[in-house]
Amino acid sequence: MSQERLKIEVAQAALKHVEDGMLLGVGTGSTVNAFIDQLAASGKRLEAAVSSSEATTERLKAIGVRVVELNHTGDLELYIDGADEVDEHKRLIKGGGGALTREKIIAGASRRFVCIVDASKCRPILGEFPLPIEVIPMARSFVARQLAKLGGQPALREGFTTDNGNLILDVRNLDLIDPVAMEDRINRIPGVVCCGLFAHRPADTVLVASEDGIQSR
Ligand SMILES: O=C(CO)[C@H](O)[C@H](O)COP(=O)(O)O
Repeated sequence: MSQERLKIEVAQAALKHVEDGMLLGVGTGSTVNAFIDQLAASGKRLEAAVSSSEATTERLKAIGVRVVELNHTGDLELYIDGADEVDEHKRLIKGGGGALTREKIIAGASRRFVCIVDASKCRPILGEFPLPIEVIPMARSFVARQLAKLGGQPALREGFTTDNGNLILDVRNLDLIDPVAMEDRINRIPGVVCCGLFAHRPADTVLVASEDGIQSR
């Protein structure tokens, strides 16, 4: 089965968690795009959605979903998003699409986070995928030097600016055996807006699509 097909399968599985009238948090990326397509096809009617990126907002509006600001809602019942890597403890690397900061905020504001991935994203230990870190532009070089001291090899994501007007450093080679500790260390560097490790706030449920069907973890 193609990866595209697996994304559609896991998007359909996620729909079982979505109820009519819900206020839903929606992530960013190709798996979430498949989810938005499936949501449109399902005929389910949300009360509204809180979106993690301009790209997702555009897609949600195109299928007739009202998009509201997180500042105008309380906590959300459910957040649906993809990930770049997932470990056995439902900890994640996110930010391949550069939307990690808004994604982490919405995940934090949601009672349940259902993460949707295909099996290629599952890892025993996080870290094969370079860790995205959003940084304030004037702090770029300083943050990169601090990340090098932590053992990482940061690379600027060329030609990319986040929806918040910041930059992304993609960091290879960090030791992520203890992702909670590394998330703390990175968060303490001045100039870091957000680190793509979701270890303090892992997913509550991970739906994994493979040739064998959907596994719920
Ligand atoms: O964190 C993300 C965007 O910032 C995405 O969830 C992550 O990059 C996975 O994307 P895709 O579903 O396209 O593989």
